[in-house]
Amino acid sequence: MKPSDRSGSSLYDSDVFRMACRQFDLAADLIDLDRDVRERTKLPKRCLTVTVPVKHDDGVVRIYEGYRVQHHLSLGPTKGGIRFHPGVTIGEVAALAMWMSWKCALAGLPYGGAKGGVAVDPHALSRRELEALSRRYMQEMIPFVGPSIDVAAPDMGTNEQVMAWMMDTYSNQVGNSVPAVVTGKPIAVGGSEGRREATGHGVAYLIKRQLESMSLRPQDATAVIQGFGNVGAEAALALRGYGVRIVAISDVSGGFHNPRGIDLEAALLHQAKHRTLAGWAGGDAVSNVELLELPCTVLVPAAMERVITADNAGRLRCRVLAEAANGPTTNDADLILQARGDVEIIPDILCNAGGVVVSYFEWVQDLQSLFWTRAEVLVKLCAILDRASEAVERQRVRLGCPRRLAALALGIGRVAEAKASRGLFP
Ligand SMILES: NC(=O)C1=CN([C@@H]2O[C@H](COP(=O)(O)OP(=O)(O)OC[C@H]3O[C@@H](n4cnc5c(N)ncnc54)[C@H](OP(=O)(O)O)[C@@H]3O)[C@@H](O)[C@H]2O)C=CC1
Ligand SMILES: O=C(O)CCC(=O)C(=O)O
Repeated sequence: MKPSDRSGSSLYDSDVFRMACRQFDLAADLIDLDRDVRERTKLPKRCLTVTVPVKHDDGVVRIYEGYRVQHHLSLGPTKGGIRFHPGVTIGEVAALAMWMSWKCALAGLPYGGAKGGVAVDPHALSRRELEALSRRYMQEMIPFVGPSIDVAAPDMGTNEQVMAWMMDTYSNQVGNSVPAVVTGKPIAVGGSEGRREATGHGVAYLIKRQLESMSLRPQDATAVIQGFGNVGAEAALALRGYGVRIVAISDVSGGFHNPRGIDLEAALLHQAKHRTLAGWAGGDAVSNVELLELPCTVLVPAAMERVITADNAGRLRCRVLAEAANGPTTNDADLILQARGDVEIIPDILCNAGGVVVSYFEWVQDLQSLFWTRAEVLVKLCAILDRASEAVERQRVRLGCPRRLAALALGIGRVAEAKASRGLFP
């Protein structure tokens, strides 16, 4: 029995992991990936589970479960964000690590994929508790991470401050500052210009390219954005910079629709004051489910996985689906959208690659202690996104397949080629 045939394993209990495996299988079939290399390329190399005790402000010690999955080590250190969210499971983290592998390979970065997470609601923690959790998670990871082993970054529920605490914890342990152990840090401790906005900026840039290829002017386009965190808010600002009208936004509490255009500054101010969009009055209230079906030129899911499903795929009213989130579209929804043929998908591993690309720049800058300007970062970012995007279009034509499969085929093919070149059997 192949490992991937096992049922009952905690990885396979996860819908998200099974979805990532299904995507892999489809792309591997398309490029006729050799059987010998197929399973090794698909399955994660290392899955680590740790318990993270945190003494809360009320004096009670609570234990959280944390994970890190390092998907493959064939191209360099592993790379990927750390998520703090109550729904995190080892299966979800493994799926996200797989997608990181294909994303890094597609962008031509010398990394394998990784992802980490803790099953916790970070909004329910005080700042002191959040610091304790971040430091203890990194403490547990110290034997398994490092600038040439595994390099973390922010994802949902984590931010620059969390990265700074983690970098400090690692550095204290080894006895000197090691900025390159994480990316997405504050600039004051070796972060890169442009990293905070990189993912959203990349999303907006690729949307602009897509609109141009459809002969649509950004000024005539509207966008609906689910998730108003790092990625969603930065994508909204960058899209507006290109002239796109943002007509709806949301966070976990729900969304707001305003066909005349959302006042992004007012939304950001409200969010900064209240931590949430709840209670804002900048549009008609809509649920996160309704938001996805609003009429718009571009729909940008920028929050959770599996929000475009067989239930709503037939009712989307967008011309472009720009997957800023990882894994927002289920396998069944993909088939429905493919059959419809009227929605252009910018697949996640391309659409949100801007974040890891600038993380790579940050890591390179930290290793050489030589820092670039924001303009240099953004020019290099766009060059990589152009290259990846053009490669996907060529692959799509060559294989005669949807854009997602073309992107996956490129990423998976490059990882498999590296594995085969290094030799299959030790
Ligand atoms: N940060 C990065 O550089 C990268 C992130 N990504 C992906 O982008 C997505 C967003 O990440 P990021 O912006 O960093 O995360 P953040 O934590 O900064 O923001 C997440 C946003 O999504 C909202 N949200 C959470 N759950 C739901 C839900 N069920 N329905 C609707 N909205 C929800 C949050 O609301 P609230 O704050 O109220 O909880 C928040 O507005 C994730 O899929 C992540 O993996 C991909 C590449 C890089
Ligand atoms: O910046 C990074 O290293 C990873 C970002 C990330 O987690 C992602 O692309 O999903």
